[in-house]
Amino acid sequence: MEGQELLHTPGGVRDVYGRECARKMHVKKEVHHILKTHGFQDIETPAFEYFDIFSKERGTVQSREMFKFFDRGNNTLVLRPDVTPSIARCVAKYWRDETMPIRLCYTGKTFVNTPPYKGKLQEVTQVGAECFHDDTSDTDAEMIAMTVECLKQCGLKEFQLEVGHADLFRGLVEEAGISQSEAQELRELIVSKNFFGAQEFVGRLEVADSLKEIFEKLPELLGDLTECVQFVKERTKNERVLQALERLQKVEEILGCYGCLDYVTVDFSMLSQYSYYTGVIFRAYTYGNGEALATGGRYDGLVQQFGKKASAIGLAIVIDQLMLALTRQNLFEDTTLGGGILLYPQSLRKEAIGLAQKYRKEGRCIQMLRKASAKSVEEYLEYAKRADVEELIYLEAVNKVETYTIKGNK
Ligand SMILES: N[C@@H](Cc1c[nH]c[nH+]1)C(=O)O
Repeated sequence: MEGQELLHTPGGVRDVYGRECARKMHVKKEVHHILKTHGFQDIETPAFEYFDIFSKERGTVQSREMFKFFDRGNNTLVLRPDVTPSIARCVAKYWRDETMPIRLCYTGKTFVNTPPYKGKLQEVTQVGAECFHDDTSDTDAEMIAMTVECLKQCGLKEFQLEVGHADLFRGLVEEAGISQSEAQELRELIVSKNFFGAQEFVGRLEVADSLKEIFEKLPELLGDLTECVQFVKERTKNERVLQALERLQKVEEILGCYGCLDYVTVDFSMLSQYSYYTGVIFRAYTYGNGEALATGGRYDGLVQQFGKKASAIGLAIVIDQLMLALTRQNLFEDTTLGGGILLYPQSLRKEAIGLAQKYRKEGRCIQMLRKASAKSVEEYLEYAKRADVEELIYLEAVNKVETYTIKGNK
């Protein structure tokens, strides 16, 4: 590759720079702040791990959607497609004997090798939180409320958090007694929102009419939890399903205490994206974005796969999707990149350095710039505008400073 060719990035990844990058850093900081205020401690895990951490049994992304490569010893490595299994691994390793709650949060990239025609980002920044050893409905609700708070903190106003339960579909399939492959087929129809296809499929099965009614009604079982629960309860005795319903009702009651019910809707047709989910699951959406801005759920069986029994629930805010939403909905303030340029002639270098140090101590961001005698101040003002700073401070003579405020360009 040479010349112009070298300027391209592969499909699915992109450069983020300038004001967009400043905004992204800000959004990450705001989300992280909310997690910290809820008692989550930072953790960092590697960007790549052994394939086994994410293999099929863990129930995360499918193998063909992972970026795989080999180390010198010929072990298969993968760029992490998901952070949750890595955190579960850490809990099993570093908190082996702890039985009380562990709260961890992280910021990192995940890599998913989706087919290019889908036009999806293959490298995504997530800020997430995971809570272990707390299987209460209080924590289910807290994670949902915290997701709402993260999105609000970043300035998003209109969004909905859809809440479901992994055991609804599992319990219904269990009761229907259908084969794994049939269940998978039905799952795919529902995931792709092909409810007509799903109805047809269920119609052909030899299962009780009441169960067929539930499957048929699935796309409409959203919004009013009490009504949805009643409809399902009248048609099944499956213990898994009944317990899931009870849990959702509890969680809704607690969400009322957080005062965030306006942002929450139940959706019984919501299926767990990853098979490690065992309980409450949720995803946040806003208008104009097809993809979820946040995802999360309870996964009480995953840590055990790494050798320690621990309940767990977590969430991830998908920063790139949140950025897209905030941009499309025009919710970023008209800001500059910030900071200032201190322009000085060579003869005043010493004074300029002293001045810059003083400003920085005061918390200001100062870029030093020695003035070329052939260049006019106007040229530097033009540059300051391009560089998107807030001010140009010109040290004209000893103790003589002229400050120009730079108007932000959108
Ligand atoms: N790791 C999940 C989100 C999550 C965090 N904890 C539990 N679920 C995801 O990437 O979709």
